[in-house]
Amino acid sequence: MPDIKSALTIAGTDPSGGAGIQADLKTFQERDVYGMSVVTSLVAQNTLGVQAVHHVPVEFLEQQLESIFSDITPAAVKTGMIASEEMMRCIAAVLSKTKAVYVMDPVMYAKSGHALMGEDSRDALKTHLVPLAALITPNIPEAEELTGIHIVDENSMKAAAKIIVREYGAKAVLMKGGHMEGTSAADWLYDGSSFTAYTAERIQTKHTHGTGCTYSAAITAELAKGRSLQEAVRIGKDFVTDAISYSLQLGKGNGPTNHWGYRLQGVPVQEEQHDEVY
Ligand SMILES: Nc1ncnc2c1ncn2[C@@H]1O[C@H](COP(=O)(O)OP(=O)(O)OP(=O)(O)O)[C@@H](O)[C@H]1O
Ligand SMILES: Cc1ncc(CO)c(N)n1
Repeated sequence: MPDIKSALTIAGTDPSGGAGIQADLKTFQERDVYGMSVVTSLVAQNTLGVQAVHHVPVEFLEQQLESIFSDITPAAVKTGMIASEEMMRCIAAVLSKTKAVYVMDPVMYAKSGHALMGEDSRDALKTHLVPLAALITPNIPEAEELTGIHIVDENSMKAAAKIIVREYGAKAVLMKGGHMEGTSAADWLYDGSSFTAYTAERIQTKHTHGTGCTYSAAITAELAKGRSLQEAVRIGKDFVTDAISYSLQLGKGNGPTNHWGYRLQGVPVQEEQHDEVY
């Protein structure tokens, strides 16, 4: 029998299958990790945007977490959409007691701009969950909201990264550059001592629904398998780049990433990628 590792996602749903829990579980499976899920909020959404949100009662969130952790110790856990401070406290109470590696995707908005986290919960995220994270993966708007820094270039990305690690207590941060201008999609990993760049050519497509979820889920899966942070991010970056290059024109809006399509037909779009250590 192969040694199969398990990973848990704690997040909101996407019935159209491109983001949230659904994207996480597909990614875990693609990365050969056994996937489990705890739902925080049911989100009626599709490629056009978010139509409605129904939050799970905190008592039921607690029961789902109890079902997992009273029985199973996942090798790694990721969190995505967590709408309220109450939910954050409940999740932090559980994660502070587990040995699982914890990756936080600090989801605040859907691609359409719809808020997925209450504005009054940002401080709670920093207080209760960020210090527990082995890695936090903000996009540019999320890093701006967390730090108050206006991010316009590599220097400001790095300044925000330092605040998140040194002041808020995350072990490492991956600043995602998908929202920056330019011909490359460059992300910066900061582990408290050095920066590593993960770059790929920017793919000209509007079908990028769920890129952030897919990326952090792939990293979580690799950490579950025991890879180092640097290796996990490198594999995650290649995975999400290939998934974007095979993204689907599904629905009327921004279609989803599609790593499965890449695996069925694909050749790597990125023959050569470089990590630079600073
Ligand atoms: N057009 C693109 N071509 C190549 N890589 C991209 C493109 N857009 C985003 N990326 C990469 O995809 C990954 C996810 O980054 P992004 O900043 O888009 O996350 P996100 O905003 O959290 O995603 P979402 O909220 O839609 O799930 C990063 O590695 C980023 O560099
Ligand atoms: C549930 C959920 N989590 C995250 C995102 C961000 O892509 C989304 N659209 N929906």
